[in-house]
Amino acid sequence: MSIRLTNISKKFGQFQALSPLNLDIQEGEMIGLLGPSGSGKTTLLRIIAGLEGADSGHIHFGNRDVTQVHVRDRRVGFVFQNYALFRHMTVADNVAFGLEVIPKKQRPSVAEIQKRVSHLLEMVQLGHLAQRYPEQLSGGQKQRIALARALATQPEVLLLDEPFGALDAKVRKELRRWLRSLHDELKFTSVFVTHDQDEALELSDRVVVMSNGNIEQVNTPIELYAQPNSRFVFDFLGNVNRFEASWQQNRWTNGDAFLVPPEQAPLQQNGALYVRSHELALADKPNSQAHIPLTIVAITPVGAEVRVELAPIGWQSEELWEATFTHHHLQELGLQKGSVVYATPRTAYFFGEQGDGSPVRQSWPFLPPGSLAFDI
Ligand SMILES: Nc1ncnc2c1ncn2[C@@H]1O[C@H](COP(=O)(O)OP(=O)(O)OP(=O)(O)O)[C@@H](O)[C@H]1O
Repeated sequence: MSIRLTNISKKFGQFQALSPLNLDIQEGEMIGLLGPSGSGKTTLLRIIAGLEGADSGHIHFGNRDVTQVHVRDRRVGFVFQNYALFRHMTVADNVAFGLEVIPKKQRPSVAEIQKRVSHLLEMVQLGHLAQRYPEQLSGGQKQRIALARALATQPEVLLLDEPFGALDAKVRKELRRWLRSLHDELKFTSVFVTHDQDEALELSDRVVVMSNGNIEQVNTPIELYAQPNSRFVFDFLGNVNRFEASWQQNRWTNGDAFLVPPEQAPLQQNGALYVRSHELALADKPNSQAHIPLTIVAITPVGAEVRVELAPIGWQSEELWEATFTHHHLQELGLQKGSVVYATPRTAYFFGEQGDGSPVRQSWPFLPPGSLAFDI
């Protein structure tokens, strides 16, 4: 089922929780609503569900205008962060609940309900727990039961609000993969809310980035990562170093540090350069393109990579800088806590003071031979 939102807005009292926004979701798509706390994700999800009314605009499910349709007639399944299972009912009864409350005329027979429940429990791989009560389940198991329950009425739209928010990292990851495969198998349309960028990038066909009740950007995870269209999206996706610069003597300057642009013409202005942590080379001396001195303050293994934290020397940055390397590279480089190094970006995104808010990608393809003490 495709979903079309046209000109949807919402105020709570004087507070504009959603500015008028448009969004088209294709049939069978999995959409992640990503944004900081208070950006309007849950409000948008509740409006799609029919749990909240919009102040303006229209919602279509396929060709059907459901703007005025009651939540129970929209045929959507929900999953919330806090499981919301009925404590006094067994797992099987919880899953059957949505079917038991269908008006008698349309309700499947008792035998059919039993068949569907056991099929759903098999699907979520918890058939052996059918007679248990929610308090006898782990968090991950509860959430799978909540999913089975949401799917019992065979909704064409599944809405999930921070479904894995309360679970530990390992279980989260497992459930994400499992939700994605269930989605692909059953081909429903899913919209889920998260403030976790990894979760959004891993699960979604497209990510909707929100801030202050606005949609900032909608794109596939790969495109979103490659082409963030604003400082907000860049900051929110994380792992980025910022060089706030003023244009002086034909280069971007910050205190004692400077960076020479690879192409000068349109960018001779103040602005900010955003450099991802894996796009930084470190050397024991500066070169003609970059003079960005830093002290290594920490070296931390993070899974397959090593994160090097760097403090500026003689220039300003609100946050420490970070560079990432493989373990192998780090060994080759011989970097040590306390050493002074010089950073050179390979790629940076420039947000000019006079620009339209979108970045210009800069690459430094050529570094003079010998300018880097270690090749990366
Ligand atoms: N019923 C309500 N009455 C008044 N204000 C509300 C109501 N519901 C939400 N808001 C406000 O609207 C804004 C958006 O809330 P919403 O829950 O949609 O944000 P969110 O992005 O889902 O945040 P979180 O990640 O913290 O859940 C917030 O500032 C919130 O305080």
